[in-house]
Amino acid sequence: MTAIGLSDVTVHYGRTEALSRFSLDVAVGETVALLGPSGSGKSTALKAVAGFLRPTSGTIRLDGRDVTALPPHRRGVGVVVQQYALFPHMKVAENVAFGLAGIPRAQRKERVAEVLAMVGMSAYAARRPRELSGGQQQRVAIARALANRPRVLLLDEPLSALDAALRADMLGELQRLKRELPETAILYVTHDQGEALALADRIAVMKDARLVDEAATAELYHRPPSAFTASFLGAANLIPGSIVDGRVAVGDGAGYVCVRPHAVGVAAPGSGLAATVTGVQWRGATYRVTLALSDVEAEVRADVASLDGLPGVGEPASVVLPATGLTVVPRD
Ligand SMILES: Nc1ncnc2c1ncn2[C@@H]1O[C@H](COP(=O)(O)OP(=O)(O)OP(=O)(O)O)[C@@H](O)[C@H]1O
Repeated sequence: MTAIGLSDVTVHYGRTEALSRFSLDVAVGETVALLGPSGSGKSTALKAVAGFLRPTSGTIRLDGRDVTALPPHRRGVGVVVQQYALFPHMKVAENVAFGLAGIPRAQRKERVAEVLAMVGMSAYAARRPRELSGGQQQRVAIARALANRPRVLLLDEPLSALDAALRADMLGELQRLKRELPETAILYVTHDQGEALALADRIAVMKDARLVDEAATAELYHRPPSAFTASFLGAANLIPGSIVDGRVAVGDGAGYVCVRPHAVGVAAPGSGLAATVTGVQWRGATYRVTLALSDVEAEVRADVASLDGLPGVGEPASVVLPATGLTVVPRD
């Protein structure tokens, strides 16, 4: 069953087309990440679902009901944006209770306690936002969005204001929350591929106001349909060529052979594609070796566990591609 449906939605800001005939469905209980570079229209799509803006054309449905003309407060969705936007003069509990005006007092208290527990903030109910860390404020914002028990949760870059360590913690929290809310559909806007891979069941990649590609998360990562998605969804080597009889024919055809750095091997000359080592970077758990292919203009990155026995920078080497798991994407 479809919880969120956008069909053919176009949004203009003045003469700027920020969203162009965008269609996407999110099923009940499903998490879909909208992933794309800055300005690609992700937030615009989310705002259209939230009701913060009115599309020029197209239809938005929630649980099958056309809500295109409804104001935000009548859509029954929970929204969390980048800057937590808590009311500074209200205590945490009051902030969370804010959207529960129509509910009897006793029940309201219970609901606030329930969602604060859910985000691990029960002990902070009497504090004011300024007495909380950024991560704690964001937890409160999430609790507030959950207070009405929405069937749809819209998260717009909820972790981007946090530092890296806190972001990793909160990502774990969101994964747990998702397990606790198996019926809730989540639309998650991010430009961070790591967040999308960790949280989303499905990813919709956007570019220039349009949907570029959309598929189950692992499918999109392992078999990206386009060079843009391959590169945006993590480091990808794009080697001009094709696959003929299961072997890579470099320089052949109109596509790129796409392979992730962790799947590429490096060896002494003579056992793979001829190349020269152009750089080595230690990354802690692995080394990233960059190589220039000899037969075609392309740089290849390989992540290897050890440099033992491998050619050094400036020396000839071989790039060893895996026998399986290679995909070919069209050149953009
Ligand atoms: N209020 C506005 N008025 C005019 N143009 C806007 C407005 N908001 C966004 N835009 C433009 O619409 C386009 C899409 O913006 P949007 O915020 O949806 O992108 P985004 O993918 O969410 O980007 P980011 O990751 O930077 O938040 C951009 O070209 C942007 O400059």
